[in-house]
Amino acid sequence: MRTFARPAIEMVDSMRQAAATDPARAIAFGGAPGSNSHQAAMQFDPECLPLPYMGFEDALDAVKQGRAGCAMIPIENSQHGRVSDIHFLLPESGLSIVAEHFMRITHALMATGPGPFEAAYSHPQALGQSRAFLQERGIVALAHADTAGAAAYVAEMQDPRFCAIAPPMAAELYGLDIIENEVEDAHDNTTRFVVLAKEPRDPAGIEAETAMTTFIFEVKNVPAALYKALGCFATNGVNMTKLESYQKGASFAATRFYADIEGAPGDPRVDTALEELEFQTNDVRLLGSYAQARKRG
Ligand SMILES: O=C(O)C(=O)C[C@]1(C(=O)O)C=C[C@@H](O)C=C1
Repeated sequence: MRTFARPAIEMVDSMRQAAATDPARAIAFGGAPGSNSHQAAMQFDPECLPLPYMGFEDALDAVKQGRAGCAMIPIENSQHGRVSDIHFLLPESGLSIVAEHFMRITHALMATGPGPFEAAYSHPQALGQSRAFLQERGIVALAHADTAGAAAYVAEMQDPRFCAIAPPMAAELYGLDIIENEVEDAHDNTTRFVVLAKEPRDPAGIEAETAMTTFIFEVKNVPAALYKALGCFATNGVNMTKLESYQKGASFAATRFYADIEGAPGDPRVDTALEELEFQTNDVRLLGSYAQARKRG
């Protein structure tokens, strides 16, 4: 069974007990206590009961099964791009995006001794965000389920050859020494998170100037399929702020896209654009409308 490293378990258990007393207030996240997702949940709602899980999928399941009111999930990073699996997990979860949250990410190198280190454990995103730092020092990157979980694991191993890359708070929680702060390669390193809940937000309740909508669509396997799909937004004057392609299955024929637009259903331009998109594509799935946490552009 997947479980957190020993130094994290007591904390995880007490957070789970607290969340069970008032699941509606709980925000589920993937990671051990002290992970970036944990901190994002606390920034988003300081009154929430943070509820840790080993992975993003388990955090989404907790919302589906009513153990948490919502989940805080990282979706993309300014430096290292998309968070893998998320494009599959979000639509499969059946949950809706109800908010977004941006967080400046800073990583520290932490360990039980001063080094030198053979390898650093962390989430693949954090390792990617610190790639130049690790390469310059000849430290091998080893993937772990999350950043703070990697810190707990290094604390449990007590092997001076290994270190972790994690938020500074994780060093405090798991009794590690911070060897170096701010080891991320870009100092504006920022992750965008989305908040998912069972019920979608009513677009009518979102201020029109800040509304965003996220959806996925699958283009037909015909020439200029994406051109036609994007034309729906161009002709209706709807601004698209994100478009990413990904494959589903092994046919490599009809590509799927994940998109964010400014505006929400109820705005006639958005309604017409989405209606036309239905006609031009095999499948359109709305993932949710929510207020922009940061003005685009
Ligand atoms: O492992 C964590 O601390 C997480 O919350 C995950 C995660 C991610 O997957 O992007 C969150 C933010 C940072 O970009 C690095 C890691």
